[in-house]
Amino acid sequence: MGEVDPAFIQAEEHRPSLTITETQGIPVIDLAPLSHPQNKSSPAFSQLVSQIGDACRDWGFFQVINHGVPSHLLHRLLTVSNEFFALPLDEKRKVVRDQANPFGYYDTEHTKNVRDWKEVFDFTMINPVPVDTLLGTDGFGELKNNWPQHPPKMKEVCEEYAREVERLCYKLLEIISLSLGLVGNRFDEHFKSRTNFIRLNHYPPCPAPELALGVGRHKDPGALTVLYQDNVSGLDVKRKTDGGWIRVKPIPDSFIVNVWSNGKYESVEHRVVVNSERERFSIPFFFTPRFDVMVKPAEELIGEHSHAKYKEYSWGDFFMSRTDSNYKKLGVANRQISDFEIHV
Ligand SMILES: O=C(O)CCC(=O)C(=O)O
Ligand SMILES: [Fe+2]
Repeated sequence: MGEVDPAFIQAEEHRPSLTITETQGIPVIDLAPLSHPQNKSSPAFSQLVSQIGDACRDWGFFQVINHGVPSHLLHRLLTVSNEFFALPLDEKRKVVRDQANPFGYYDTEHTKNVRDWKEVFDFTMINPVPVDTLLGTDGFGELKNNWPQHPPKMKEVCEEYAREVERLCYKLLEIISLSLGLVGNRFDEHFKSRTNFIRLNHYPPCPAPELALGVGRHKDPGALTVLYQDNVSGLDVKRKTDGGWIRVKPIPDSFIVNVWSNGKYESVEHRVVVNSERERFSIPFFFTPRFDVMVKPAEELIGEHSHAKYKEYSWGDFFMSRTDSNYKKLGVANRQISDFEIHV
């Protein structure tokens, strides 16, 4: 096992193959038609709706280009992320996230009880989060961002980035609603209080990349994840057709989008593979509802041939319990969407 702590070692069946070939497999979608909102009745717009619908159904993942988020902002964000993670550990620990407040720096995250080879910095858009909107989460303190002093521009750049990506999320949400045959603004009100959270991920080089993972296999919890990654590959996505892992080839300045809706558009399992030479940075934006929203399928999607596949749950409760490190101490995996599945 060499220098790697056993806490990081994956069970044999979950270890990555390091020889997997990079593939452009997941669909690449050009969002240029969205930069002209007056053209919503144009053939290009309808084509975009059906392309995104197909990608959600067949893959659950797609990459977007011409998304409107300025590339200079993406580069500034990568720079501050790089500078922050390069600080000495005791500096980073000054803004450490804890059980009462899940925002800040963290380097001991576990996925399904195995430690991830990564360090993260989490922040949210609404600051502080109104605790009275948290159902069933007594005992948590005020939830607010924990900004470091260095790099000095980190807060400003992160906040600007979050606003830009949120705008993109609303556009994607509209298209996804349309592709489900619903009205474009069907879900907007559920997202109004901006509990979205954004994570800076840093995967240092790993001496045993065949044994550990940057993030173990998981599905994202939010409605949408918009992920930015640098040019070092590592994201593996599970192909729906045969369950095989495919490595996503980074496209400069693009985003990867991951969607979830009552199993029709499934949040597909993915993981992150690390390597022994190069560090890797990625930045997922988790587009999430208000904490008091009860998550359940839109009534319009439920009918004789399509029953609800999940029991309803409160987003706030789900979010806080997923970040609760007690799961690790209790030796059970943290909460997953599948816990709410209805088996018929
Ligand atoms: O680093 C990546 O490419 C993906 C990270 C991820 O899946 C996550 O943070 O949920
Ligand atoms: Fe993820």
